[in-house]
Amino acid sequence: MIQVVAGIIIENKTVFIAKRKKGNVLEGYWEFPGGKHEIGETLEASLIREFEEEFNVEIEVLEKLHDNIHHYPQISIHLHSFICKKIKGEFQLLDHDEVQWVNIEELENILLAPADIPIIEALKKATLNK
Ligand SMILES: Nc1nc2c([nH]c(=O)n2[C@@H]2O[C@H](COP(=O)(O)OP(=O)(O)OP(=O)(O)O)[C@@H](O)[C@H]2O)c(=O)[nH]1
Repeated sequence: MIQVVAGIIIENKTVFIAKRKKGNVLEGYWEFPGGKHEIGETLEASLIREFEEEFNVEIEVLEKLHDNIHHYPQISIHLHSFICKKIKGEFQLLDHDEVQWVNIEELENILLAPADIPIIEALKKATLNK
């Protein structure tokens, strides 16, 4: 089982998602950016590092949103998602094919990585009264 972190950034009621690059596992699927947790790092530090590596932005990790385990045919992942905020820089496309901001209600019409599906419900609940 690998530990994976994913960051949810919400601005103007839309959420930031990125399309996995051709040649990567789950090519063409959209994801909440992040990556593998590395030993010796906190989950939050992994997420901050991934956003810097993949988009050249600095984020602040605000709160845990959800965590779930998903079994892919080749690998099982424990996915930890966090609500984050961009605090510095403009998103640069360094490791994805595309990015977009989508309304939370529209997320279910997007081809998201299968492990990310439970995050949609958690996100809807978390933002219901905001
Ligand atoms: N970053 C990210 N990975 C996800 C999500 N959902 C999901 O199933 N994954 C899976 O989690 C695993 C790790 O993600 P990754 O490939 O982005 O990790 P990484 O940036 O550290 O990869 P690297 O080994 O190429 O440096 C992959 O198998 C990926 O398919 C998601 O929302 N965000």
